[in-house]
Amino acid sequence: MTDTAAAWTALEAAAAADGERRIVDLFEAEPDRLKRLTVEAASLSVDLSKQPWSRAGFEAAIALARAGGVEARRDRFFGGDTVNVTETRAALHMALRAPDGAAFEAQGRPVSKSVEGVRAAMKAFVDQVRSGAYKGATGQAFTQVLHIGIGGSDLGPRMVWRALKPLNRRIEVTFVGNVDPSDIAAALAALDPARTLVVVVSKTFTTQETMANAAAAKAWLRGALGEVGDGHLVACSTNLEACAAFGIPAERVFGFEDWVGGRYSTWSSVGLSCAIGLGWEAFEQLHAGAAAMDDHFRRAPLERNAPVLLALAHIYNRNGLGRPVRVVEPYAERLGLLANYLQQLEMESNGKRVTEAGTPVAHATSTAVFGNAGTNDQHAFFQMLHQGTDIIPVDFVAVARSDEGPARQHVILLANAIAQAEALMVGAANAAEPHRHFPGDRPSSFILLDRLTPYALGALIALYEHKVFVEGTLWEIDSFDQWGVELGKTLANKVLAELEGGSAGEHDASTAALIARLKG
Ligand SMILES: O=P(O)(O)OC[C@H]1O[C@H](O)[C@H](O)[C@@H](O)[C@@H]1O
Repeated sequence: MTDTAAAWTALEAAAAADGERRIVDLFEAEPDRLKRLTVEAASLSVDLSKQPWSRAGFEAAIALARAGGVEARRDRFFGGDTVNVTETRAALHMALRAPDGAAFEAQGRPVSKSVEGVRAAMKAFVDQVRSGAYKGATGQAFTQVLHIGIGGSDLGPRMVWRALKPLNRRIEVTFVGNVDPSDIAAALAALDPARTLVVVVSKTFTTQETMANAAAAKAWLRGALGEVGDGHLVACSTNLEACAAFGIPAERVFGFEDWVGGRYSTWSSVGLSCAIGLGWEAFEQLHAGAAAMDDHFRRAPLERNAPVLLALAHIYNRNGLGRPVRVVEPYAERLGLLANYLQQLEMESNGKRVTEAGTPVAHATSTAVFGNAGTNDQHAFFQMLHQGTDIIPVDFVAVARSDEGPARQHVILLANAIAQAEALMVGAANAAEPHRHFPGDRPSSFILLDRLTPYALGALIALYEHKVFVEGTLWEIDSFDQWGVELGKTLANKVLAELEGGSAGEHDASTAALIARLKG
């Protein structure tokens, strides 16, 4: 048996033993537990003491991280090696948020200078748009950005915008992702073309939905402003040729490179709309928080390393205790899209069935992730978390201080977050009335931000990005590809041709009947 296989077996054995204990009892047995399992990283506090691991389980998890080569692969990752093997690419989003003067290399090629070049061009553009120096076709300043993109070109910026928009909003940002025409129709109906900058965001600039929405926005601009309306179009992409073919000249294209994965791209020009809406300073602070988390991930010993520990707690539940679902519940309305964002980050990155080498994985991979914002969900699905037949671990995310609205409401919010985590773990026995019995022993992590600043949000996103990397390393999968989305795209094009009058193709009876029924 290899060292890694032995470490997996040891982790499974430790988890099986811990499954027989109650988490709450571990606090008495392990006086150092809270201290040992709480780490501070890049202004965040991460408390993993309500997770099911005993000291022995924790040590088995750390031993797995060591045997699984997390440190060595982390160094290769930061060194710009080909960690995305199926696409023969590096994955180097950390280079995008490093301070000026860094020296990152992707597959041996220096990249930091060109990153700084794009950043400088973005900053100049952002400042001009915000100051009103950069004007629209009718001579009016832009007051609105329409951000068109989907998947990684949508979820990160949309989440960041919702989280930070109360801070420094001068320019409103509207997001359109879905190809459903009702999405763009509703957006356009509320916008004034003379004052709207349209930012088309697509790594490949070939994504069907984004191209359809971009064409609709271009037609809308032309309809209102004539051909000069094209001057309101800006692109963020790796595909300069396709941008030019669409009619966006190079001086209005903000580029990035193929070593930036879509779901890791908010730090690149994909974040342009947020930078325009929030101001450059906020965008820089978002970067600074992520860079601080990068630094922590790179240097902290495994036992005190927040992304490593978050990943190991997840693996302990997923692989040690067979729990395939997890809830991420921010007690912060502004973080209400965090779970949506993490659905792509975690499930597209780690929802894989074969290893990097192409063999079936030896261990179950990504959990399903869901959640919205607390306290709302306490009045919806939390019943199942407390008394359902499955154990569903929770990541609580809370913000210690807020300056918005009635102060007491924020205290109520925090009280609920703390109480839910406590209730899940401690439970409440009631032998006389089984329906009132709370079994407890349901694990959670508790991530605390001091304030919901750009810096803290940057750190939080990078925490999860690196957690995903650690898990992918231990599961031996490529966390940076997404081949699973390809088949559906190919079939959609085939069906589209048929719906638009093409001859009927080969389909199963159900698919054929649907096509026949919906054919115009
Ligand atoms: O940015 P784009 O090239 O338009 O891609 C948008 C999205 O679509 C793809 O199908 C992938 O599943 C995502 O990873 C990607 O973020």
